[in-house]
Amino acid sequence: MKPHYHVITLFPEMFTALSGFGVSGRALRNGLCDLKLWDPREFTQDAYRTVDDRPFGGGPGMLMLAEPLDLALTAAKTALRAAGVDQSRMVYLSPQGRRLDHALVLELATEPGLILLAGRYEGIDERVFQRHPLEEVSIGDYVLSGGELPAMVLLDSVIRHLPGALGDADSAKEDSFADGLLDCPHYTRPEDYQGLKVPPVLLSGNHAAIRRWRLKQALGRTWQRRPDLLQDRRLSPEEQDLLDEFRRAQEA
Ligand SMILES: Nc1nonc1C(=O)NCc1ccc(Cl)cc1
Repeated sequence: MKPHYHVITLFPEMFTALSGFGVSGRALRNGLCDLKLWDPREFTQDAYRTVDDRPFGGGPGMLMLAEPLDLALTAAKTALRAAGVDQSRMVYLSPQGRRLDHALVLELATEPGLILLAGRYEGIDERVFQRHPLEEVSIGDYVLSGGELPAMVLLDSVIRHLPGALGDADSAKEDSFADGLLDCPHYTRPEDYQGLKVPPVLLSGNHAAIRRWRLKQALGRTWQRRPDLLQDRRLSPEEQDLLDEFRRAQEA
């Protein structure tokens, strides 16, 4: 059952960045999932197709009107029900949301349908949240000009976990956050680039030694750059030994 992704956005053309390229483009082209964009402007009833207005109580900028968003969200829900998807998670992208992380990506990748609301301007009328069970999700603590790029970030990371999306399934498993560690260094040809060599173990053909080297590097990097990730991750005896080796080499 392929998942159906619906996005409410004033700038549907932006989503060619997701649908037109790479893993996500191929997944959509191959029908692993589908993507439908809903423009709130299509749900306006005035001659000027108004989607925004000034905030009550004053203040700078404009807000998105409730009605076009409410109608677009309802249309997306109706389309999903027609496709046999009764319960879809509804997500509003905003800096006020739950931080998107590997765990949430994995959760969302199991959903048969997602409805994403990408806002623009200074925000949306609060009553949209009273009419739809929207979960707020943030891709990080910074302010962007709209929810479209965050929506594409979320969908790109989710699509990579759909069966068949990645040619060599292992690369998803190898994804650093899959095993709770940062990624190891990577090398390809030439063996000598501007006098800079490739670690000999990677040329040795000794796959056990290569696996250990990569694991040691991933553990060492995680310890150096993201020690917080090691708080949540138990280390096997082998991993603890490799990290100790890495740290001893750092202190030498
Ligand atoms: N950081 C983030 N993580 O998710 N979203 C963001 C973000 O900055 N959105 C900008 C934004 C969101 C809603 C509206 Cl109405 C306008 C602009």
